[in-house]
Amino acid sequence: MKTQPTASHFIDGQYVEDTSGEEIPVIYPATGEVIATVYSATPAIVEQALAAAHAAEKEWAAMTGTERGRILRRAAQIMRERNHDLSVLETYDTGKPYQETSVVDATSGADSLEYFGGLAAAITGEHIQLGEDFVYTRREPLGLCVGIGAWNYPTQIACWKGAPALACGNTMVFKPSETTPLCALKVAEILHEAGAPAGVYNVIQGYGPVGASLITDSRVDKVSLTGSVPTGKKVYAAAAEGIRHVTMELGGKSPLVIFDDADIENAVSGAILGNFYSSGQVCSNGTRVFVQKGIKEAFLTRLAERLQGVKLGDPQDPEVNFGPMVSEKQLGIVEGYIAKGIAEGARLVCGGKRPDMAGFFLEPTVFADVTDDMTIAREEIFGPVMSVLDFDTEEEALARANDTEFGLSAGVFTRDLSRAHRMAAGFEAGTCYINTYNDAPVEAPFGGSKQSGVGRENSKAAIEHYSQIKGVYVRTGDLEAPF
Ligand SMILES: NC(=O)c1ccc[n+]([C@@H]2O[C@H](COP(=O)([O-])OP(=O)(O)OC[C@H]3O[C@@H](n4cnc5c(N)ncnc54)[C@H](O)[C@@H]3O)[C@@H](O)[C@H]2O)c1
Ligand SMILES: C[N+](C)(C)CCCC=O
Repeated sequence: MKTQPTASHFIDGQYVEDTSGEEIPVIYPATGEVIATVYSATPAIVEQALAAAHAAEKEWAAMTGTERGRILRRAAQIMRERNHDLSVLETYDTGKPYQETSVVDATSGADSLEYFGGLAAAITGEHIQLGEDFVYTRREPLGLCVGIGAWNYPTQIACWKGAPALACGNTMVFKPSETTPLCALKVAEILHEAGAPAGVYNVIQGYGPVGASLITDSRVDKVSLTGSVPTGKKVYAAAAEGIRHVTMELGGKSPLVIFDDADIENAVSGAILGNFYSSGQVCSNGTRVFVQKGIKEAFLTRLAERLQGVKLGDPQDPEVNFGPMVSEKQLGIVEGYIAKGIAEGARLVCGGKRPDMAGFFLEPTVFADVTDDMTIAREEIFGPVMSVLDFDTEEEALARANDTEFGLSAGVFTRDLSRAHRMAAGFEAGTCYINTYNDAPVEAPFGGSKQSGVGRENSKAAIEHYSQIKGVYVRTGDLEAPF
């Protein structure tokens, strides 16, 4: 497959190149080879993208929701038809196994385009009768939205931001992560092919400073970031300067609580899905696995057995189910945490090493006897490292689960459904799971509380974050005044 894109940026309905920007090498994580080169947006490219998105605002907002929705649904159909090629590209961009990308990434992007395409015509205001008078509300677009993406789900993030933004009548300039710049260009190309007018959805490349330069432009009305908490703090502060709307999809250190009455096979599946999918590079992962003392050793034994099923290798091979870290840098960060876990006294149950192969691979790693104060139990690692902690009572598990500045996700495995719902109500997290983990259907809201985020993606809730209400008071009779 040709991995070098036609050009670095997609602006105003066409590919645009400017090689005077900083070079961004695109590295295939499974081999360490450079598979493409793109160039960071220069100030002239940033200006071109913002001007195009600004100019497209009126025409796009004036279209009916049905017309906008039709375009989004057409784009969804094209994505599904090209799922294989898009999945291969996603695997080159991220290193995630084709076995995953072929069922998750373009598929999830298409779901988003289809869902918000379907909803577009139903984005309406309301009528409020006040005696003879009445108020009606108009749900209006915000205007020009900036999307900034992380590297773990490049297609999904480009769509999860673009689909609701466009459905509401906004335009977008999207900056993917510099680590995975390829997939968002395909999203822009497909939207344009489906009929989105030029300038409605633009993609420009760049490192952090390019993202920062977008946020402070006076034409920008909203910023939606998917990234780490430290970046979120900077972006939120910069957006606040201009009182811009924000959505913040940030990091986590989520708890997964397994009670001794749980179906152990399902609980092990949940822990695997919540720690090792995408080689652990998932924001919502339940990396603090609290297991009730009575079943701790049985859980660890079964987990170790199930991990025998891990198949590392060429991620393009459909039989391979575990890929490399996205980059050498990320590999180094995760190895640093493993060393800290060992140094602080956690018991290494399995993994912890780089296998003898090219690329940025790391074995799935499980630590037991982890305590709440250890670094590996407090900080987001963003790699395949599971920390198993133990507990005695429900009250203790809930208090310890919530003892974190993060609040993205939380999960519980138990056969006692009253307890499951009590736990879900008590978790300080935006997305909770009962007897499952990491499902993220477009129909359900996704996002974090506490430092993990502001706003929600997916579901009808996303409409609230890409539109604003205008109230219009209408008097039907004469108007009295004091003089
Ligand atoms: N909550 C979610 O939905 C979600 C989903 C995926 C990833 N994440 C989080 O993302 C992180 C991993 O991704 P990452 O390493 O790409 O994150 P990151 O914060 O380093 O970068 C995210 C994006 O922000 C840009 N950026 C960096 N500095 C900026 C600045 N000052 N102004 C504007 N933009 C700037 C980067 O270029 C990149 O595109 C993890 O913390 C993970 O939990 C969250
Ligand atoms: C669909 N997942 C796997 C829950 C990923 C959501 C985005 C977080 O990284």
